[in-house]
Amino acid sequence: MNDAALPTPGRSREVEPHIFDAELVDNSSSEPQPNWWRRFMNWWQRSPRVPAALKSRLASKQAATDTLAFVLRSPWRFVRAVARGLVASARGWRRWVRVHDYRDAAEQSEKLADKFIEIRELTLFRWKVTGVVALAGAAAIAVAYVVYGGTALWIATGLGSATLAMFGRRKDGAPGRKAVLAGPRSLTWTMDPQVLVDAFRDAKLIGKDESLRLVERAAHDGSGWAVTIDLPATRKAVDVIKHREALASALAVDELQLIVERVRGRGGHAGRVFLWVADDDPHSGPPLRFPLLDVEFWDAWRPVPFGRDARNRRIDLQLVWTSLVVGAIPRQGKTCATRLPAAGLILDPYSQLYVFDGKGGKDWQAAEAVAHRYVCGDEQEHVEAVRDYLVELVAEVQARFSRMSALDDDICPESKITPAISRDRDLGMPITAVIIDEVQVYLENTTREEYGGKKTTLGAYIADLLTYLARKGPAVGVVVILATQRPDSNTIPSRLRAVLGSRFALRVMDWRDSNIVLGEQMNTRGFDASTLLPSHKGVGILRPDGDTDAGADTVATTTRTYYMNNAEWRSICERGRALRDAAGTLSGHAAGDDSPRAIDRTAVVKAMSGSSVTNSGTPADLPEPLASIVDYLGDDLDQREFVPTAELTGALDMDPSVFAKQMGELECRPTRHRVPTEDGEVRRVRGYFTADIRAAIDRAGSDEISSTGGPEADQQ
Ligand SMILES: Nc1ncnc2c1ncn2[C@@H]1O[C@H](COP(=O)(O)OP(=O)(O)OP(=O)(O)O)[C@@H](O)[C@H]1O
Repeated sequence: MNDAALPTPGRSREVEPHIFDAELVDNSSSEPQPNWWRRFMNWWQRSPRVPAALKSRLASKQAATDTLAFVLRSPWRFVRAVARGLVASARGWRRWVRVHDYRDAAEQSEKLADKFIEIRELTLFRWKVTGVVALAGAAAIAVAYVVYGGTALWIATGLGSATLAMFGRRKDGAPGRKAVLAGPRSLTWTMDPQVLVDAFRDAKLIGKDESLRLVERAAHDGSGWAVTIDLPATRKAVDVIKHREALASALAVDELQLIVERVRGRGGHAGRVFLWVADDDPHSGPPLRFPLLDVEFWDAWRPVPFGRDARNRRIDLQLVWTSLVVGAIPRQGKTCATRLPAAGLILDPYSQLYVFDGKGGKDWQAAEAVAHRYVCGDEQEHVEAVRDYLVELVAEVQARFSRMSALDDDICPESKITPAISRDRDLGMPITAVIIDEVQVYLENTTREEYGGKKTTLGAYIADLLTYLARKGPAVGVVVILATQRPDSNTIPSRLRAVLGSRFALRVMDWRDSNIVLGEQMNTRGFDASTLLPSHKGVGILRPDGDTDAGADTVATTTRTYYMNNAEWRSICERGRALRDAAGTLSGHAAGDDSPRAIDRTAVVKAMSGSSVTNSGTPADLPEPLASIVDYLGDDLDQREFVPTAELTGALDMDPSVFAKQMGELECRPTRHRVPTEDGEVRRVRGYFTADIRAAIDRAGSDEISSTGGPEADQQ
């Protein structure tokens, strides 16, 4: 067992050094300090009168580096300022001598012809003045040269160039002084922070009069350049993350090369941004070897290595307590990505696998050797087998809940599965994963059947079963992993999507599909899987369940998944089988036993009625967002009178305008109604009467209104 050799999961550990390096304060000391000294240090650190450079050794070092850089750069900056001053004064003189201001004013009042003679006279006069001044200046210099010699010339040149440099100095927020066709901008910002400031201005992330504060100078870090900056007050790091593309354009790099993170925790704040720019395409190069190929055994409770981000940091994926959906257009690496978490579960002999492959190829064939339930194919019999096994699992989830409620507090402290429970074979609650590749094959089956007294399609029923498992299953150790090449709302209804915790979007067709996998409005937050390159196989945007270490604003990470070829995948499955043989946990299909388990079907119907639309007295194929509303409200649909719009859009993670439009199409209009607030007052808010929602459901049931489900349903 050499899993210990793997680097421990810890994305934050690789980020934090930047944060702490940036935090210039180090007042920790093991020696007890006298009180007056601590008070003095406290004052010193906090006083605005003490320059920041004197507050810590690191800050002083940085100030010294800055000063040295300034001194070394100043001759070149002076020459450039003189050149700019020369150009600016020549332009200014030209405008003056040609009486531009007067000419423009006359032109604007359409009196140019009347003023022509006046303008001409003034032009001649100004030429004369120029001539006189030039002659007088030349004469003065000549006299000074005769009287004082060459020194006078040097003094005159010095004064002249200083004046020109003053005139041509780069003023903050004066972009007009830049050359129209500048050279390539990439990486110049690492040398000259002003270029970085300009890029932020060009990307409209700061105003013309605003600037940035360098917390940590640009330094080469890994295979790219890193810099930490503070935005001006009131500007937010999250906006920089949102407009990463504009910033990448301003810095002249591909957006895949630019990583923007908000610095969190100690030393971080809402306006502190960490930027990292890769030297080259960070997602090219040979495929990344899957670390689990070198381990004998894996604990399903440990996050599984999933891939690496642009900075080559390992990205792990937590499996227990959550579920995963992988969406992509064909041939982008969906199956390969789905096999990674599957491998983590296969290498844990105490976990149980339900593997269903809608494609029917040999991608998942090797998993037959370890799977408790295995279905491969898209025929009607396969869809029915998947349904039966899912029903079996729903019954199993219920049985686990009731068995768990009978357990001692010592064994089961929180009515949730624990590692010890999952490995105790007497309790019979192993971590159970349902892995379905090309899940759309099963969800799109249109055979109409009756379930729990209601007519519905087989696909909708499977969606309900999966929704139940993804929602209730995690607490008792059920993990749902779905992969689809059609991530539209017809295929994966929102009620199912809403309960799938982790999302991974490889390249998709457009931002709508990307949002369907990653969540509403993720494109506006800077995450759009349609912008990934076709050549980047296995590269996708991972939005893990819960917050990442980088904080809630860094909701997703572009990740290149590890790669496993077929032979390696087979070797993992063979190892999984050997481990199960040794542990005596081989069961079901892998042990040659495909006989269905006896289940209590009425209990399944009852369980589903609490959570799905199928059996709750409402039609299973309700259009969105009605189905999701029914799913969200449950019994409240009958018990409450009124639901505020904000509550519904929040719960459904929907854009309010799209929600209003879709509800309008279902003939459900919002009204203003008085509702009591938490502080005891009564406020008038917009929302829907549940009676109207119920009426829309009835109309949908009698097919009066057409389904709005479809890709448009998820558009913004
Ligand atoms: N992480 C990766 N690194 C490098 N190459 C990869 C990676 N993942 C997938 N690929 C390449 O992409 C190809 C397609 O992968 P895969 O079969 O997983 O795609 P898919 O999306 O499941 O396709 P389909 O939709 O046809 O099932 C693979 O043959 C492999 O060469």
